[in-house]
Amino acid sequence: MTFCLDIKGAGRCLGGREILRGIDLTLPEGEFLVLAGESGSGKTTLLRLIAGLDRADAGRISLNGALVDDAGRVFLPAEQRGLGMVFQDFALWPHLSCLENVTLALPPGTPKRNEAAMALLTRLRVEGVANRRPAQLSGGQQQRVGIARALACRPRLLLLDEPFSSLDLESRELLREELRESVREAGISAVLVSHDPEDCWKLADQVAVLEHGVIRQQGTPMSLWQRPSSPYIARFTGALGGIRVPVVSHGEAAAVEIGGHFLSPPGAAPRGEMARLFWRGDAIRPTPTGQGGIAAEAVKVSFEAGRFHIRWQLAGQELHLSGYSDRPVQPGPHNITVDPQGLFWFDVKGGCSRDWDTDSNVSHRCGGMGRGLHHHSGGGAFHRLGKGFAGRRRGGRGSGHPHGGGKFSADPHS
Ligand SMILES: Nc1ncnc2c1ncn2[C@@H]1O[C@H](COP(=O)(O)OP(=O)(O)OP(=O)(O)O)[C@@H](O)[C@H]1O
Repeated sequence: MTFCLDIKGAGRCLGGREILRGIDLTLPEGEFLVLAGESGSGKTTLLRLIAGLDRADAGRISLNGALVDDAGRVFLPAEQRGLGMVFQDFALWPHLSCLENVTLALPPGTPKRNEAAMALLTRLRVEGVANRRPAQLSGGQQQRVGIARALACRPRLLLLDEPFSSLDLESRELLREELRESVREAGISAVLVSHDPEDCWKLADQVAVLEHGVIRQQGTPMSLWQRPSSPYIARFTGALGGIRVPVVSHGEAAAVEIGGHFLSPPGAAPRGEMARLFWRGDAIRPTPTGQGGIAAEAVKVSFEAGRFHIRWQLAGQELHLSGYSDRPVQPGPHNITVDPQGLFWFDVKGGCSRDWDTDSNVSHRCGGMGRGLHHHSGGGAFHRLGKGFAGRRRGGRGSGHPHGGGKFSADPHS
């Protein structure tokens, strides 16, 4: 398979801190990759390495089979990489019209340059402002012209850094569609940096999620939704919860106890006495007949975009859960079902979500030699991540699990 982008072991230190480490990322030709991750996770830094606006300290980067950066000997600068870029700091030429901005980007020798540029502006629905200067356009129009200009140089790979961030919801939706269609028609690949889950659902063939400078998970949007590998990714893909629950033994399996039912979420069990539990909103529902299931009281019911969001207080258990219902639910006692397939659990300390991982802001010092790292905290995120992965590979349910009687802790988000 030909990869338009192939990154192996890339790392980057900035200001004495290791911002990216061990980045492995491949993108097949013609695919759209959304690079997601919370603020400060290193998305822009990685995009700048791909673009050739910055150099890697470790690893190798190849574009369309050609090595462009090997953290030493080889470095092809941005202008020689043949990429299309829509970066916030790559503004349009202010003294030129939109048409001239796009015409200038066309490869030398392009016949009928004005017509070719006009066709791109029409594709992005900004042909009506072709003769205006950028300052006379709205933010959304400028972004459209920026994308037209990036496509004009006929790149095989288009790089975009949060191109929709300044747009309102409707313009964002429209431009997403235009971008997706333009990229597909041109038959090129794209890498788009975002922390908006909508970009993942609506644009991505592949999603790579950065957490604290490492790629935590890469896959199709559906695979991330089905099996998020961290609390951040669970939340990013729309899971509810994030509460701490005790892990208990149930026969051979490790489980969580919900209303007297022992439920084992898919995947390896967390290693500690407590787990961080998330769930899909559809996994927790009132029982269809009102009979059976788990006794719970609906303590808050709110209407949310065509369905009802319900906060449940379990009878006799200090536990709040929340879920959805298609039909209205009266506050008060009910019975609910919980589908274990819609639950996800994680190590309490192994995840990297800023919301609840109190020691996730441990910084990494750059080592003086290549990729050698000196972590000034033995309990730092690097060690926890490493242990987390190893634990998941090794750990089966009930494998030496210290099952304990910790307490549930309420989560303001659930
Ligand atoms: N030139 C620099 N010198 C020192 N630190 C830097 C430099 N550039 C970025 N950083 C740091 O690197 C980390 C990652 O920054 P980056 O801009 O790549 O994150 P990001 O995921 O794109 O964030 P956001 O979503 O907020 O744009 C941040 O902690 C940032 O402060």
